[in-house]
Amino acid sequence: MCSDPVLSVRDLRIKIGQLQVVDGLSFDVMPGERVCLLGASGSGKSFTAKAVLGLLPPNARTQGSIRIQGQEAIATPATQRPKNSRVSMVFQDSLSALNPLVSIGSQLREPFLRHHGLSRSAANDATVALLASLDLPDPQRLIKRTPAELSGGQRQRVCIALAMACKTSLMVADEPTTALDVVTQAQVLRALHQHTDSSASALLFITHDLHAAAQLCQRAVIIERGMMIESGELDTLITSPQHPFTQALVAAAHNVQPPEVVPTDYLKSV
Ligand SMILES: Nc1ncnc2c1ncn2[C@@H]1O[C@H](COP(=O)(O)OP(=O)(O)OP(=O)(O)O)[C@@H](O)[C@H]1O
Repeated sequence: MCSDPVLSVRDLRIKIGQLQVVDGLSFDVMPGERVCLLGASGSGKSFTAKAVLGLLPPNARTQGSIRIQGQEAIATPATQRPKNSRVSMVFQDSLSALNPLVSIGSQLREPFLRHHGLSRSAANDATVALLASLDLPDPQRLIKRTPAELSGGQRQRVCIALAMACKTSLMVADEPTTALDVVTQAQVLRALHQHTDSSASALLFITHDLHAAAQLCQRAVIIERGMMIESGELDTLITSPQHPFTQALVAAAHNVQPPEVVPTDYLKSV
């Protein structure tokens, strides 16, 4: 059975002043699919993510179409979007994504109370269960802490939990593993994988890291200077890259030893 895309981007163009940062980008993300937007630094990945999220700066001028669950969203900022076209997000900097003064529990209970109408005690149970599902140790104690009292990897998984609690059909994760060490990266990629496997949510993963993309995503859209240069199944792109940029990316990745697979039991213990 063929379903409609959760996200459909058509001929997206974004201009900041005189600079064309995205230049005619088109791609789809299907329900439950994990797609990465892969490109070098400055290729326009973050502006594309911001446009999908409805978080572009006021000086950005856009053209084209961004349909989320079939609804046109390109001109609608995040706060004004209807419930079914909201997108959850995970950013690189987990410290600034969370309120530093409010406990993890209070921040995570919020979507359950506000959006899903749960009682306080049911919201608390849902919060603890969510943190446990992401292999965070001792969630009952964790919810009493503030963000600064957590490690970077724990904090990023809390951000993923927060995005999961919003129960949207699409999550955008913009370089969520870039600032993390290899073990912590593996935990975060596993959490994102788990999220899409256990819910109907699709994922748009923004990265310049082919190893991370290959561990998580089924399909890739490769961009250069705001334009799509190649797209397809990641396995195929890695085994027979067509565009010189993709070939260089794959060659560079072969020269870097991929991180060794970290045993699951060890990941659960940290
Ligand atoms: N506030 C800004 N005003 C004008 N141009 C900007 C601004 N921020 C970024 N740019 C430019 O826009 C282009 C695209 O930036 P963008 O952040 O989308 O790239 P990116 O692919 O996400 O890069 P990175 O991986 O380094 O985050 C770059 O050429 C960048 O220099």
